[in-house]
Amino acid sequence: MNKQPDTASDPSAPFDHSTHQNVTRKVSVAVIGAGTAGQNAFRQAKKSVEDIIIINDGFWTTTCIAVGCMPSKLLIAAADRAHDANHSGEFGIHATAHIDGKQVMERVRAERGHFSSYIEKYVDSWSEDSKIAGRAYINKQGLIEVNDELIQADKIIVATGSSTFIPDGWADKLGDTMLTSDTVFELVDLPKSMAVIGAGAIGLELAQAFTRLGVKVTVFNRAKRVAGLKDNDINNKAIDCLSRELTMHLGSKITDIGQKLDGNIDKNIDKKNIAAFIDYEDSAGKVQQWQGDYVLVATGRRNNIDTLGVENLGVELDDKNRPKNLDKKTGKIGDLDVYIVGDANAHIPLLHVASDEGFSAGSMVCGNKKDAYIRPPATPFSIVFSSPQIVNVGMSLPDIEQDPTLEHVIGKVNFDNQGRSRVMGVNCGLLHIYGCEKTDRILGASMVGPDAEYIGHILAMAITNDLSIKDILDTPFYHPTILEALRAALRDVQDLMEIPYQSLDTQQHSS
Ligand SMILES: Cc1cc2nc3c(=O)[nH]c(=O)nc-3n(C[C@H](O)[C@H](O)[C@H](O)COP(=O)(O)OP(=O)(O)OC[C@H]3O[C@@H](n4cnc5c(N)ncnc54)[C@H](O)[C@@H]3O)c2cc1C
Ligand SMILES: NC(=O)c1ccc[n+]([C@@H]2O[C@H](COP(=O)([O-])OP(=O)(O)OC[C@H]3O[C@@H](n4cnc5c(N)ncnc54)[C@H](O)[C@@H]3O)[C@@H](O)[C@H]2O)c1
Repeated sequence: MNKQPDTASDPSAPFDHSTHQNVTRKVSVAVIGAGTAGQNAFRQAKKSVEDIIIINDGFWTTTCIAVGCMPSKLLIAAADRAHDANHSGEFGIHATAHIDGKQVMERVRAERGHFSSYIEKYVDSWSEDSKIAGRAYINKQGLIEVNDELIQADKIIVATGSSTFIPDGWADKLGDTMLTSDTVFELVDLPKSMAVIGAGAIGLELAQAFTRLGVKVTVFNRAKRVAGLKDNDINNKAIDCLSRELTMHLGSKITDIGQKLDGNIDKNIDKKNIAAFIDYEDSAGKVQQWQGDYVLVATGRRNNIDTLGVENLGVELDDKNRPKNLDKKTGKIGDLDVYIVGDANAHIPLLHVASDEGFSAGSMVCGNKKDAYIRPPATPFSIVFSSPQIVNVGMSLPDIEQDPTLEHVIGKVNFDNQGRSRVMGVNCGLLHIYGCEKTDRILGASMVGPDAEYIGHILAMAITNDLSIKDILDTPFYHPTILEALRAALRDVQDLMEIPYQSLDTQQHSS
C-alpha cells in the first residue's frame, strides 16, 4: 500500500528508503484506532491474517463504553427512576425522590467499569506484538509513524472515530466550567445548574437526564429544531413534548461565553466562586444572560481524520473532511487498499454502523470468504433516547419530496389519545409514516413518542425486508399495546393510498 513520494523531476521514480528512516515493521494489515469499528475489523481480519497490527491512542475500551452510549444511558436510567418517583401524582401516588448525586454518578461509573472490563479482557487476549499504544500518523511515504516505529502496511483500515467539536475559543473562555461528553461522566456530584449548548442527540439526552435528576438545566440551540428533525410537524411535536420539562432557548444566538466570579455559586463544587455565563439573543432578538455552574458543550462531533495524513495514501477529503469514493458497505476508498470505517468516515456516526463497517472491512482486507460479513445496504435508523424518544427510519421527508418519482402519502398517528400510551401516562407524541403509492412500501418514518425504539425497529425491519404495508397489517398487533399506534398510522397510509382495506381484519375496531 505504501505510496512512493512524488519527486519534482520524475514522479514515477522509485522511492529510496535508504535516505529515510528505516521501516521497523512490515505487515499485511494495519488497523488504526481500536474503538468498536477498529476492534471488529481487527477481530475479523486476524482470523485469516497473522501479520496484522492494531494501533490505538487513548483508552482501548471504545468511545461507546467509555464516554458515549453506555454512560449516557446509565445516567438516563437513573434519571427516569427519579422522574417516575417524582411524577406519579396523576396516579394518586405522591412521593418525592431523594436523589443522592454522588451515588448516581458512582453507579454510572461502576456500571461503565463492568462493561469496560469485558473489552479490557478481550484486548488483553491479543498478543502484545500485535497492538501498539500511541498516536499514528501516515507520512508522505505512506508509512505509519507511531512512537518510534515506522510501519509499512499493505492494507490500512482507518477507524479513528470522532471527537467533540468545540467552537473556537470556548474552551479557554470557559476553563473549568466547561463540560463535554468526555468529561461530564466524571462529575463527582450533581451540580445545581447547567447550560447545555446543542439540542442534538447528545444535548437532548443529557439535558433531560440532568433535569430529571434535579439539576436546573437550560438548553441553547441556534436552530428552532431538536435532534436534527427534518419533518416540521414531528419537530414541532418533539419541542412541545420536551419543553414540558426542559427549558429550551431554540433559535437563540450565543454572543459571548465565559466564566466570572459569583458569590452565589454552589460551594460544593470544587471551582471556588467561579460561575459560567452565556450572553445570548433569544429567538425574539432580546439580549439575555444565563449564569450557572457549568456549560455542557454538545455542538457536534468531527471525524478524527484531518491530521492523520490519509491524503498521503491518496485519499481525497471533501470540504467536510469526508473521504471521497467511499464504499458505504465496506469503507473501501475507491481502488486504494485503504478502508475508512465507523465515525472516521463521517457517513453515519452510530454504533451499529461502526460495528458493521468494521466487520466488513476486516473481511475484505484478507479476502476472508468463509467468515465474510459484508454490510448490506442498510436502512438508515436512529434513536434519541429522550422521553419521549425520537426516531428516524429510512428516507427523510425532504429527500422523498425532492424525488418526483416517489408519489408518497403521510400516514399519521397522534399519541395524545392512544390507548395504552394514555394508560401509562406517556401520551405525548406523533408518528409519520411515508408510504409509497406505487409500491405499497414504506419509504421512511419519523416520530417522537413512547416505545419509539421498538416501533423504529419494526419499521427498519419492514423496509430492509421489503415488506408491503399490507404484509405488516396482516401481522397481528396485540391489544392493548403502544405498538397499535403503528397499525393506526399504517392504516392511515393505506386509506390515503386508496388501496382497498382488509375487510377480514378482525382487529380493525379493537382498542
Ligand atoms: C455521549 C455519546 C452518546 C452516544 N450514544 C449513542 C447511542 O446511544 N447509540 C449509538 O448508536 N451511538 C451513540 N453514540 C455514537 C457512538 O458512540 C459512535 O458512533 C461509535 O462509538 C464510533 O465508534 P468508532 O469505532 O468509529 O470510534 P471510537 O470508538 O471513537 O474509536 C476510535 C479510536 O481511535 C483512536 N484514535 C484516533 N485517532 C488516532 C490516531 N491518530 N492514532 C491512533 N489511534 C487513534 C481513538 O483514541 C479511539 O480509541 C454516542 C456518542 C456519544 C459521544
Ligand atoms: N442515541 C444516539 O444514537 C446518540 C446519542 C448521542 C450521540 N450520538 C451520535 O453523536 C453525534 C454527535 O451528537 P451531537 O448531539 O453532539 O451533535 P449534533 O450535530 O447532532 O447536534 C449538535 C447541535 O448543536 C447545535 N449547535 C452547533 N453549534 C452551535 C452553537 N454555536 N450554538 C448553539 N447551538 C449549536 C446544532 O444546531 C445541533 O442542533 C450524533 O450525530 C450521533 O450520531 C447518537
